[in-house]
Amino acid sequence: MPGPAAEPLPPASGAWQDGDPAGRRRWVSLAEPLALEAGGELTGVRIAYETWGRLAPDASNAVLLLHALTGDSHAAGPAGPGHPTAGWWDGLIGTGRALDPDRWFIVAPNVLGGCQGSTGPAARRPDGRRWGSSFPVLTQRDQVAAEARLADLLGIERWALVAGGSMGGMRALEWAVGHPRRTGALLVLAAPAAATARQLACTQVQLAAIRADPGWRGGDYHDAGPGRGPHTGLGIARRLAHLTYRGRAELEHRFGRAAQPGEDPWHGGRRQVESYLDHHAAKLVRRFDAGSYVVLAEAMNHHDIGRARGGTAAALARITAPAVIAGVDSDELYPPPLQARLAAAVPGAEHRVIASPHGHDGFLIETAQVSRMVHDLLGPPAPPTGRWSGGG
Ligand SMILES: CC(=O)SCCNC(=O)CCNC(=O)[C@H](O)C(C)(C)COP(=O)(O)OP(=O)(O)OC[C@H]1O[C@@H](n2cnc3c(N)ncnc32)[C@H](O)[C@@H]1OP(=O)(O)O
Ligand SMILES: N[C@@H](CCO)C(=O)O
Repeated sequence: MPGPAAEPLPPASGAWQDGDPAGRRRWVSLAEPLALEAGGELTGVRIAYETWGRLAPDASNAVLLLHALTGDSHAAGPAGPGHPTAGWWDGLIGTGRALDPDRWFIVAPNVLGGCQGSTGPAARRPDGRRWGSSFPVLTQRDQVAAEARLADLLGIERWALVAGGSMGGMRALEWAVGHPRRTGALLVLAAPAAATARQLACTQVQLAAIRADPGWRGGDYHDAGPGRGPHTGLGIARRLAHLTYRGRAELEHRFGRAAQPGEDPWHGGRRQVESYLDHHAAKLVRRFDAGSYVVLAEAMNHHDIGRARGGTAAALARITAPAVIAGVDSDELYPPPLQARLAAAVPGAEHRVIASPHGHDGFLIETAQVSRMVHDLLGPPAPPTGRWSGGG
């Protein structure tokens, strides 16, 4: 029997999405430099975003959705040109769904430091060269500061809801603490108040894999030519990360020790779970930039809601928004006790647990349960009016 079938390498050295042939994504450029928490400033910042629905004349119906580590602005809609994956919260957004564009103006930015249209290491600096290794250290607060500028430019003073999971949940928390008057309601999923030792440890192994790849070239690989980026390192990083995103029992139940059909593990072939991880690694390598992966993972490592705010409890006490803070019962990366402690420190917050066999990724998969949380914060979806055509 044959060994593993190779999945193709990405066409370019950094999977950077600079355009949007489908025409959904828009951009804003920040006129003023962004002062950074770690020092210095970032000039020429561009933030990509997508929207669904129409902004009300009084701007009272705006909802901000914040993606996780390898997400992007494409929160809803099919995959297609410029959109390598289908919408990550498709089940929540649409006519009759919890976030109905007939009623809500939904905004999903690509995070600062990302690679799907916003300024990140693969983007060009004002002098025309790629940022690469010269891209500065970012924190979640810097990313939220850029999102606040986007809100200003869109004419949104206060979000009816700020919601996100994992890295998106960290930024949602930063919004509620740093901009309490601009955060009307808060939904934080599968995220901690501060980076955990397990997160730091898992990330260290992932980033070591990327940096050990000769294709990394110290972070300045973007112009090295097609197929010459640190694809092997990024793929190994994704395999390890994906293991932390899925449930232990789920993997056992789905794959056990079974051989991948058509392959013989006794003669160089793979077992199903190995093939599954290879597939997720290859998919990420085709759509994501390793430089962004490093910058965003390090920003998550710097996450600490209490930093320079008198500690975690003092920071969380600043939150005025009605809040739901939920974890996934099978999440081994950020287990529910972390969210229980977080919710206990947020005035009036409710702690919930999403029931799912899927582990950390449950916040993306269990959209029916997440929808109920959105209902509880925003009210049920209005009866369909047919006003929203799906066009934006
Ligand atoms: C908030 C954010 O924006 S985060 C960004 C979200 N998106 C991502 O993370 C993209 C990566 N994808 C994922 O992590 C997950 O697919 C999720 C969370 C989006 C969805 O999870 P699930 O629906 O449970 O997908 P699952 O983990 O089972 O993977 C399905 C894929 O594995 C493939 N697969 C399953 N078994 C095998 C196997 N034995 N060998 C090879 N591939 C396999 C399937 O064919 C499918 O491929 P496809 O995605 O190319 O269609
Ligand atoms: N699968 C998600 C989970 C990370 O929290 C991602 O890749 O962004």
